[in-house]
Amino acid sequence: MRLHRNLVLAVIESLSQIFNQNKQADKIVAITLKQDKRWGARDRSFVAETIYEIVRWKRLYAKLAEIEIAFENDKYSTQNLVQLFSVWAILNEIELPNWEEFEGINYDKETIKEEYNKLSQIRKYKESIPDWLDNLGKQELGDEIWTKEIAALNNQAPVVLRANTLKTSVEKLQKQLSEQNIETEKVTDYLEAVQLLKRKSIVRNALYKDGFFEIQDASSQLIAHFLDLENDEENTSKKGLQIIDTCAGAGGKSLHIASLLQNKGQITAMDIYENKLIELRKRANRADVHNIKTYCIKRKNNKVDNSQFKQFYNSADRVLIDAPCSGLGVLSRNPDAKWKLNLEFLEEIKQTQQTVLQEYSKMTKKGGKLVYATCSILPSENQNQVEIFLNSENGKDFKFIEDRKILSHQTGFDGFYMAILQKM
Ligand SMILES: C[S@@+](CC[C@H](N)C(=O)[O-])C[C@H]1O[C@@H](n2cnc3c(N)ncnc32)[C@H](O)[C@@H]1O
Repeated sequence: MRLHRNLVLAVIESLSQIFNQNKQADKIVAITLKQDKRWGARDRSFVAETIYEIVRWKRLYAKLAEIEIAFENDKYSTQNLVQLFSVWAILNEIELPNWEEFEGINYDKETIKEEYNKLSQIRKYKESIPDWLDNLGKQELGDEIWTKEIAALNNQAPVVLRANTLKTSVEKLQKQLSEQNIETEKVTDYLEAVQLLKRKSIVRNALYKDGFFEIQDASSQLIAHFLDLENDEENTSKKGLQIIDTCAGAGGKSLHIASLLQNKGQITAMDIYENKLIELRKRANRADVHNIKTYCIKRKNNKVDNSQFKQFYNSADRVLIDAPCSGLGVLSRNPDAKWKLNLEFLEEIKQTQQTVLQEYSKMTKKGGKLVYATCSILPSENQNQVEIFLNSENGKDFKFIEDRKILSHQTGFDGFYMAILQKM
């Protein structure tokens, strides 16, 4: 592979913003890709994938580049970033260029490869994770499962689409994509999922812009089905099912629920951020979804005022709490989270998880069902939260029905958790 200077410099500049200015990798990648209109698909994919690879393997590459001090201080000079890039290139059998930026870089390829093999015996280096995360994963999941899971979470995530059954079917979507030479396969046991055979950015595709599909990991597509929308007497009532998606964000799950309900019933999509709900409404428009109304949760000094929720108490046949979480189950698509997360944040988010469970469960009506979900693999964010809730005053009216712990090394998709409870 021949390296192009403007692409490599774009990668290095992006890494500086992600590492030194604490910017989110996906946002920086999106901005960088807009930088030069002349870049073709291959250039764009080189830039995006190289950035993500170096983010993913930051600790390992820093060790191999002998710049651990930069890793410890979390500060990278341009020279350090060129060094990380050089290690990436050597491990990918790519010749280092003789541009001025690479002057003085004289790593011995064989030494780097030997060192790489040695470090592959030590999990925190092999999987390129901070010490605290390695300890936590081991403590929560046990050594054996953690070893397999973190390895799976370091794989590149497959691109999975969800066919919008309000506008198309899985088979029709596959045909429509195939006409554009985009080959796909169905995903067994995931009813609306279509997986691309070859990774490709698809956000600029007309079928996407016209709402024929959403980009949604297969595990995430399990949640709407888990709400048990079909098997219920309420379906026969005139109003249809009343659903509250309490942490709706930009609406991944709400949109899926709407399509399963074929636009019947009513979904109230809530979030604390209006900008996410604006995005949700745009996506709903594209998808021909008409049964979602949004509700922006009011806050004062960053605190949610619970009195606003009284109007929703005991009103919903289904309440979904797709709770804010560490996101450790989606590390394959967001490797940057390894470096941005910390134990303090994790403690805070666990408190929020219990708070939203305590408060939003009150919206479930008698006989109705509550689903608590996260894209985390940690029991402390998942089943332990449900257990704490069930043992609390607000939880005593609920009966546990079942839960599912989705691990990436078992499915090849994101790590997820979902539990369904019924209000008695
Ligand atoms: C896991 S994300 C939701 C993803 C979304 N359901 C989807 O399918 O695309 C969690 C969401 O909870 C929101 N959130 C955080 N704190 C909240 C709170 N106290 N009440 C409601 N939503 C909250 C966040 O803004 C974020 O959008």
